Amino acid sequence: MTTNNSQNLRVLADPVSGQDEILTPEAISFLTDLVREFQPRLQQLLSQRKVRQQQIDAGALPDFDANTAPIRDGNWKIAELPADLQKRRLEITGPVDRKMVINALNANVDCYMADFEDSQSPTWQGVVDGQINLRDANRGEISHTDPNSGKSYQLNDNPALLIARVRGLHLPEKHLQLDGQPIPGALMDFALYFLHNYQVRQQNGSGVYYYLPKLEHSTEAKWWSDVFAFTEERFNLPTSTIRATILIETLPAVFQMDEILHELKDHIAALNCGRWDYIFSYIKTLKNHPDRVLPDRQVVTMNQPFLNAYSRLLVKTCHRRGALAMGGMAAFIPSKDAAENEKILAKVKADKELERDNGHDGTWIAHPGLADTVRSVFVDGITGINQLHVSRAEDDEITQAQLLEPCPGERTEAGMRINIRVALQYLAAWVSGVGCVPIYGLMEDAATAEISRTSIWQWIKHQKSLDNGQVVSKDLFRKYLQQEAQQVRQEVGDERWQQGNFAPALRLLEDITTSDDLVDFLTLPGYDLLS
Ligand SMILES: CC(=O)SCCNC(=O)CCNC(=O)[C@H](O)C(C)(C)COP(=O)(O)OP(=O)(O)OC[C@H]1O[C@@H](n2cnc3c(N)ncnc32)[C@H](O)[C@@H]1OP(=O)(O)O
Ligand SMILES: O=CC(=O)O
Ligand SMILES: [Mg+2]
Repeated sequence: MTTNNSQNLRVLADPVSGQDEILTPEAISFLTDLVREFQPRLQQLLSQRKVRQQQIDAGALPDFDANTAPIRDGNWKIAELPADLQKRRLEITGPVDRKMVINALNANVDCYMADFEDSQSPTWQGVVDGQINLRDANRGEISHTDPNSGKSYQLNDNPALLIARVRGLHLPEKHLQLDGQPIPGALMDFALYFLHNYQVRQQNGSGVYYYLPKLEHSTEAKWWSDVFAFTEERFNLPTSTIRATILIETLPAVFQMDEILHELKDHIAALNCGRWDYIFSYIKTLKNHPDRVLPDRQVVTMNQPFLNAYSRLLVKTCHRRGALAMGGMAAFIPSKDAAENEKILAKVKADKELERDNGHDGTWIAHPGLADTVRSVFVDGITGINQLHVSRAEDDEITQAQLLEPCPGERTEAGMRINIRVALQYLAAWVSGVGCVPIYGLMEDAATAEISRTSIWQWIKHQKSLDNGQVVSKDLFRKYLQQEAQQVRQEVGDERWQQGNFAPALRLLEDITTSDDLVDFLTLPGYDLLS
C-alpha cells in the first residue's frame, strides 16, 4: 500500500507495474482536486436517481419533463463539430489490453472506442495497464509481442481515431481513496487519460475525446460539463478541447436527450444508441410494472417497435442540434465455420441496414472481422461522410407510449436456461479480470450479461409462465441453475471450472437473481470479488 500524505490520496493496492508512470505527482494533484470539487455533487446525483426510481416503482412511468419543454422546443445547436469527429461511420470497440488496442487502431474503421466500461473488468492492474496502453497509442509508441504466440504487433500508418470510454458514474475505484472514501472510477479514468494525452493530441491537431456511459439525467450531463470546463481552465485550453459522445443507454435518458445535448452544448459531439444497456435499463426501470416484462433476450431486437422508436428519436434529436447519431452493437462475432459465418454476416448486415435507414451516422462493430461487411452498409451505402442531412422531419411525433411499448414474445425454458449459462460464464470471466468474452457465438459483456440476469429476476418477481407451463420462481431458478452449472462444467471441463472462478460466480448469480430487491448493477457486488 502506498500513500501520498500531502494530498491524502491513498493507493490501497500492492503496487503494480506501470503505476508510478501513471500516478505521477501532477496526476495525483489533478485527480485530488477534481474529486474534492466534484465527488460531493456526484453523490447527490446518485441519490436523485434513487428518488426518481422510487416514483417509477410506485407506479409512475418515465416521461418527457414538462419543465424543460422550452429546451426541447427551442432552436439551438451544439458547438460546431471538429473536422476529425465528423466521419465516424465505423467504430470498433474493445477492451484496453495492449494487443486489442493495437488491433483496434489498425482495423479498417474510422474510430476506436477504447473501453474502460462494459467490456472491462476493472482490476487495478487492468486499469493502470489501460492508461499506459492508451498513452503509448496516442504517442504512436505502442508495440507488443504476444508471449504465447510470439506474434508481434505495431501500429500501422493512419490508425483509427481514439475515443476513450470511462466507467459509469455508479462505479467506485476502491484502490484509490481520498479522505478514506473510494474515488469515482469515472473521474479516475477521465483525469488520467486527459493528463497523459492532451498535449500529444493537441500537437496532432485534435482534441481529447470521450464516450460517457449510462447517464440518466441532464443534471448528470451538467456535472460532466462542469468537469470539462474545470479541466480546460486548469490547463489553459480553449473551450471545446474536450468532446464527449453520450451513450443514451438508460430508459430515463431517452426522455432527456435534448436536455443532455443542451447542457453539454460546448462539449458534445454525438449521442449513441447503447442498445444493450438500454434493454437492461428498460427491465430495471420498469421492474415493478407487470405489463412491461420482456420476453426471451433473443427476441428483443432493434426492429421491435420500442427500440426502433428509440433509435429514430435519437437520430431526429441529434440531427436537429447538429450532433452525430451513432448506432450500436450487433453482438454477433465471426465464426470459423464458413457457412455459419455467412449467416452471421447476413444478420449483422441486416441490423446495420436498419440503423443506416433510420439515419444513423455510424455504428459499432465488436470484431475486426465484421469491418468489411459493415463498411458495405455505412461507407458504400451512404452518400457523404455522415447523414446529418437526415432530419426525419416527416415523422410523426415519437411519443412516450411508443418508447415504453411492451415487447411481444415468448418466455421459454430454453431462453431461461441460456440466460443462466451466459450469466454464469460471464461472471466467472469478469471475476477473473476479463470483461468481454465470446459465448455461444456472441460477444458478451457487462451490459448483455445484465439483461440475462435481470430478465430472470423480473420473471420471478412477476411469476411469469414459461412455454413449458412452469411458473418462474426462486425454486425453479435454483433447480435450473444447478442443472445448467453442470452443463457448463461439462462444456468447459473440470480444470477450467476449478481455476476459472466458477464457484464464486455461481454464488453471485444465485444471490443477485434471488434477492428481493433488484441489485442495481452486477458489477457492484462483483467488484468486491476483484483485486
Ligand atoms: C454493450 C457494449 O458495451 S458493446 C462494447 C463493449 N464490448 C466490446 O467492445 C466487445 C469487443 N470485442 C471483443 O472483446 C472480442 O471480439 C471478443 C472477446 C468478443 C472475442 O475476441 P477473441 O476471442 O480474441 O476473438 P478472435 O479469436 O476471433 O479474434 C481474432 C483476432 O481479432 C482480434 N480482435 C477481436 N476483437 C477485437 C476488437 N474488438 N478489437 C481489436 N481486435 C479484436 C483479436 O485480438 C485477435 O487478434 P490476433 O489474431 O492478433 O490474435
Ligand atoms: O454500451 C453499449 C451498450 O449497448 O450497452
Ligand atoms: Mg453500455
